Amino acid sequence: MNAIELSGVNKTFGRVTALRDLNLSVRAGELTALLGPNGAGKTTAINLMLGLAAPSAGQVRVLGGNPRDDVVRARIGSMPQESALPPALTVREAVTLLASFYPAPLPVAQALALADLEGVAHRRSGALSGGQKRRLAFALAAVGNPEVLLIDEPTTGMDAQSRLAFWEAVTALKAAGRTILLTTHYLEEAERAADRVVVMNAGAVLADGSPEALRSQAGGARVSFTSDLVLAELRHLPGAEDVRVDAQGHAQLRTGAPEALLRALIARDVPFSNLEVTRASLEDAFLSLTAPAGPAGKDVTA
Ligand SMILES: Nc1ncnc2c1ncn2[C@@H]1O[C@H](COP(=O)(O)OP(=O)(O)OP(=O)(O)O)[C@@H](O)[C@H]1O
Repeated sequence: MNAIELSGVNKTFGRVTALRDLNLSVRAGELTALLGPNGAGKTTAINLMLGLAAPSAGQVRVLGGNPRDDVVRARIGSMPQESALPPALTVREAVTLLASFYPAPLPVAQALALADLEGVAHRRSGALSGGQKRRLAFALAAVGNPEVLLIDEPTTGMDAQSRLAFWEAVTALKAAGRTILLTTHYLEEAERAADRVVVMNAGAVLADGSPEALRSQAGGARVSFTSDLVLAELRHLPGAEDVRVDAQGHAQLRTGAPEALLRALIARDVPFSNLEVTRASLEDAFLSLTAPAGPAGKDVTA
């Protein structure tokens, strides 16, 4: 069953088209990472799923209903990019207050533990650090025990330990059957945790699949080595993309066919050293998918 379904969705703000013919379905129980460069339309899509705005055209269904309907909205938890937290309430009071709005909330202690907030439960929200505020926003999103959680850039501003705790909590919520869709600019986190990655650009879906599938679709490998070859020569190696070379002759490039490239390099019979070949990451795939120009346009000499 699909927990979220957007079909043929357009959203315009005056002359700006934020979403154009967006089709996206999220299966129940799945952890989906929505990726895309700034302005791709991720927050706009989430706002439609939250029922905060209506599409200009097309249909948005969450849990089989319209998210602008109160009954549906009560089953969705939201962690926006920036939350207006009640500054005078303590963390525990804020979580308790929000829990009181839901028919079957999590116990407050459980929501505090989930967001790793027990140590600051007595502190006023207004006195929290940036990362602690993000953790409180997460507790507020989860305390209603929602079936669907929509989370916009959760780990921005969190330190390494809070990030780990956040991903553990999200993984536990997924194991408990929740559907989770989140946006992030931390691709290595998405790569580790998400079942599925959806890459958006200019208001539409550009790629959609498991992190592994996207890596191999756009992927290949990163190759680096030191030689006397100059940028133009490096760019002529077969399949070379995103070529960079520094003043010491250390070259880095991406290729879909590392074997062919290495054969050509060896055939040139120039000395080279420091050879490294690593598998392309989700970040490489993302950069290759969302690059504004062709691969040649991205070559640089550092
Ligand atoms: N209320 C609004 N009025 C006018 N334009 C808007 C509004 N909301 C969003 N936009 C525009 O729609 C486009 C998509 O914005 P959106 O915030 O959805 O992108 P995003 O992918 O979430 O970006 P980011 O990664 O920077 O958060 C942008 O061009 C943005 O300027």
